[in-house]
Amino acid sequence: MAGSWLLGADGGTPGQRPTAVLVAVHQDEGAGDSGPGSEVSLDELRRLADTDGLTVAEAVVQHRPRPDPATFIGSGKVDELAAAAERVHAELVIADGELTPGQVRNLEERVGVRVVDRTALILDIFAEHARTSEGRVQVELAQIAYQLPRLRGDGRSMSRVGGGRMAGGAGIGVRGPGEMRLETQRRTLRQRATRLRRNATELARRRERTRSRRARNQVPSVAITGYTNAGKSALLNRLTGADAQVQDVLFATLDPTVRRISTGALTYTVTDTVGFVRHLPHQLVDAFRSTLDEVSRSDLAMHVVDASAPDALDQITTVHGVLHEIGAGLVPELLVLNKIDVAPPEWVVALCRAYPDAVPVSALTGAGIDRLRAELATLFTRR
Ligand SMILES: Nc1nc2c(ncn2[C@@H]2O[C@H](COP(=O)(O)OP(=O)(O)OP(=O)(O)O)[C@@H](O)[C@H]2O)c(=O)[nH]1
Ligand SMILES: [Mg+2]
Repeated sequence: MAGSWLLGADGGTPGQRPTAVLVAVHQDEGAGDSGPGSEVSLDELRRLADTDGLTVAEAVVQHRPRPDPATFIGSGKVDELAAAAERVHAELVIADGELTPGQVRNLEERVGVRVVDRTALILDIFAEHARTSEGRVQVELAQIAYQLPRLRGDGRSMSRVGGGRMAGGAGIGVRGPGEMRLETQRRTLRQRATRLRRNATELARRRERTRSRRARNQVPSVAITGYTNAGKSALLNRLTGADAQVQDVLFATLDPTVRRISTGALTYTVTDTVGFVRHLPHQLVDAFRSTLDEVSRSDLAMHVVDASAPDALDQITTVHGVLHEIGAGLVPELLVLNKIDVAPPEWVVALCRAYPDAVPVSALTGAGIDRLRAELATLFTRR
């Protein structure tokens, strides 16, 4: 079920895509800016909402130096948001940014529908896409980390969790006056997190054993990394004939898929990994650390870039930022410019100028793949 964590057990009409209104504060109108509160970021929020099975009916944008501490957007603009939400019968408002618990409460009071932020949306998509036990455990840990400081004691925040995918069903049946209930909710969630963490450690250890077996066999490893939807899984499939899931949605892949490539005397493994995005919630980075370790411990990071994305350069910067954050900043990198079959040629030229060692390819048509294979072979035989 799409968006179940966001809408809760009671929310949404079955079989219908819930309608959402986006709200953003644009802090500067500088051209080409793609930071928080920009047009690029808002477009991406639209795609995230779409990936999560929501229909975006409208977006309310306010230009102001910084978000309002109480209501995110200014008071007059809140009325406009409420009117928009009513007009399109929205079930959800999604803010492009991270909201404080107070901002959520105030906005919900005045707009009259559930209000969530970008982080909650990304967590929801991850929950929907997690396939393996390890992925599920990691997502739930991230959800708990997000929920804990946002509990309200009125059971609302919990009912969303209880009705959604969090297997613990923590808030169900919790009764009592606010404060006490809040304390009970906190304790239940913390206990659940402890159990999950133990579980995650065990699952990571299991994966570690497989990895060290590979390492003992002296097989070099390539980790495919890059922005979400860049074509990482498509490239893995093209290179190895694997059947990793390729989808035009964000965060289709959450769990590492490992494949082996043998060309002549050379054998190496290629691992497909979770994609990155602007403002990747830190709760997710923490929870997915062991998965992301696949990148930091590989011999080569093959960084796939969607050359047809207008903000490709910013996406590269975002990916470098996350790689640095997870301790993979020093892993040798091979930049691969993907989707050259649809990218305007002058964009590919500009990217090649910025990154002269990059290899242009199309995972779809197979263009440039032979050169990529040769490049990988050279890199590994030189070692
Ligand atoms: N035109 C074109 N489309 C491509 C190419 N490579 C991938 N795609 C499309 O881009 C979309 C995303 O591809 P994926 O391989 O799922 O991307 P990913 O990087 O694994 O994405 P996540 O796992 O969601 O982070 C799909 O619709 C693919 O068909 C390419 O070379 N050319
Ligand atoms: Mg993928």
